Amino acid sequence: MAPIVSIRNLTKSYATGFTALKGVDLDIEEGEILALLGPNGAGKTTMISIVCGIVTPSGGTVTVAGNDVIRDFRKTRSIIGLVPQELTLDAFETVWNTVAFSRGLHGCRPDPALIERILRDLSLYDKKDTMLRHLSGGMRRRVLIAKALSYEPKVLFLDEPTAGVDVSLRKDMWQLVERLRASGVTIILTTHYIEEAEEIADRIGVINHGEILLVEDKRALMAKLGRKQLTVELAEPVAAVPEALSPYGVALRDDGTRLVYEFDRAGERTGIASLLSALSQAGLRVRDVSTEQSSLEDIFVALVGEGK
Ligand SMILES: Nc1ncnc2c1ncn2[C@@H]1O[C@H](COP(=O)(O)OP(=O)(O)OP(=O)(O)O)[C@@H](O)[C@H]1O
Repeated sequence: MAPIVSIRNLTKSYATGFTALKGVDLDIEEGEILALLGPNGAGKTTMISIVCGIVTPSGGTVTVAGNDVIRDFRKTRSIIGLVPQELTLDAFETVWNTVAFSRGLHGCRPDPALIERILRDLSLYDKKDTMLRHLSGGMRRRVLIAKALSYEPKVLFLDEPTAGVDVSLRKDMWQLVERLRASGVTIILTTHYIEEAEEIADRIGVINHGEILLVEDKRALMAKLGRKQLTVELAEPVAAVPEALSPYGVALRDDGTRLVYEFDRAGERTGIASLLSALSQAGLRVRDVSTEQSSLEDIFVALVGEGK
């Protein structure tokens, strides 16, 4: 199936002379959740803004459902929903009107039943007649999402959807994203919360200094780059790693009380069973064994650190 969003050799230099995107290639598949991770200033918002037709690219092409984002702007804009980082709302309008007008602005026929469903899904229905200026920051963020959903986009961009929101709103958002995906919406989100990407994304893209460092299926990425570590706590400390354990490359830590063994998650054989039997053959008594695996955050920090 052709990708729903296709980005080719996309570049952007701002008037200041700063190059925010340096030849980005990215295909986004229909129905997936792609999380874009990158430090501040990496170029995420610039890329999203170009796809949404808000920023003009310096070079390259972007198509959405086969339509060019510049030549077929109206068409692509009607397919895309954008929930921006900044709260751009008219303080004196009510929740209901804000969301219903947004649908009209995108050329869709009024559909009060749909607006009601969206507001209920976002726990905003109670507040439908409230003026936006009387809403909390978290509630206003829900309104931004409701606005973007009001015209039933096929592709939804969420730029830092949960920045500064409380834990319950974050969980609600994740559930909402899950429901939208189930209804066939493609979702691209940027986030600084790596656990958010770990929790909800199908694929992870890492962007730094205007370049995509990688785009990979989340599980494959964790399997490929994630390291697992086994720590063996010894009943009695040892002065050195016994000779019999040298093939395992274990390290001695904490004054000889712990042995640390790193293995590859992707490896079919971890070697743990043979390591433990080698330990007992070497006469070492084990008090406790624990494993830890590197998180997406460790992987991200390692990648972005290398890209500097
Ligand atoms: N209108 C502009 N004029 C000049 N430079 C800009 C403009 N907009 C963005 N930039 C610069 O381009 C770079 C990329 O910014 P962008 O907002 O795309 O990053 P980001 O990855 O979304 O960062 P953040 O995580 O902080 O939102 C930054 O260095 C920013 O200062």
